[in-house]
Amino acid sequence: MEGSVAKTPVAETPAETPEETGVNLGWDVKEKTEFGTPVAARILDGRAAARDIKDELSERVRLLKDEHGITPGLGTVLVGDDPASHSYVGGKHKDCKQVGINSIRRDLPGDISQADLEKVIDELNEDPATTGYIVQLPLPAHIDTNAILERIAPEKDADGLHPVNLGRLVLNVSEPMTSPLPCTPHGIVQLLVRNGIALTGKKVLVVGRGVTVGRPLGLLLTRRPINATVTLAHTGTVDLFEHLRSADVVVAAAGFPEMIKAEDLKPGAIVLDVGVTRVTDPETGKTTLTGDVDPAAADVASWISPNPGGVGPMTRAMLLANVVEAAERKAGILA
Ligand SMILES: Nc1nc(=O)c2c([nH]1)NC[C@@H]1CN(c3ccc(C(=O)N[C@@H](CCC(=O)O)C(=O)O)cc3)C=[N+]21
Repeated sequence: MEGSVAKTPVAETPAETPEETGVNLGWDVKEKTEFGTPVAARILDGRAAARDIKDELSERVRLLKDEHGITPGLGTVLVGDDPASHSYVGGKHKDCKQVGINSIRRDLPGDISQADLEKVIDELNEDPATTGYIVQLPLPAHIDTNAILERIAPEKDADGLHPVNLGRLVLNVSEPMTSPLPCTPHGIVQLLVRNGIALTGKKVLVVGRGVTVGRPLGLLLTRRPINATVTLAHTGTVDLFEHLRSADVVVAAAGFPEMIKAEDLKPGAIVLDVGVTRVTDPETGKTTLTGDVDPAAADVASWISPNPGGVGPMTRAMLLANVVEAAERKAGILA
């Protein structure tokens, strides 16, 4: 898979059966579970897959430097002093260092005006050292977020959330890859592919229609050759638990802590836990990160992504991939 991150994100979907892939896909586990033998789910280890992707990206960054004299740079725009946003942005810069990407960091006051923030966007659009950048979300309420996201130069959109890039996802413009994919959906696909899991013909339930995860994930999973059949559930869905019971794959991206329980799932289901909520214990005052899936779901699922340690690290890895690809595209070396 060397050098293949995001260039051919879907072409590597493996063959369907364990015989063909040498990888057990877990469908036999389903039967075992139905016959009453408890089987612990296998772990979709996002830290391990992200480490592999970063190794591949380091090599591509080395080639860009040695053969093209280009060092990719990732910019982050952070408005205000939300501790969670600060910690995420800090993590992104640490990731950059690991793979040899330069960091450009713009930390701005929480009361910045729309016009001043737009000025920063215009500067980054012009800055040749910034290959790609993100505006950390959410922005303060007085800022028009969509106007900011639309102002980002599409070729510098490291999140893959610019309307032009989301439009290309809808239009299936992918051969050759001309635009970045949204990081979390692409990270989910990579996490499955790298564990030998194919989705062709599978019933996937995506819970949550957010713009960063649920909505674009549905679009990505239904494209050829991933070929999943996707149901997108949201707060207006009335029979969520019926949908959960019949889904082969559940992607929980709703942001309600532990809303999905073991008994809600079809035995042998593949479960991706994307939601992250900071939950404070009223007695101890201690804050922990809690996913959308009750950890006991691991007793019923065939595969489960832990939270933390699952989709989060993959999101970060795909952000780096988008920056490296933007640099390769600019250098004319991305096929
Ligand atoms: N423009 C923009 N792009 C984003 O991609 C974006 C954003 N805004 N705003 C906030 C959300 C959230 N998000 C996460 C990414 C990685 C982890 C992650 O790596 N989490 C670790 C744990 C980290 C910890 O312990 O704090 C894990 O799951 O193992 C978490 C959350 C990206 N977001």
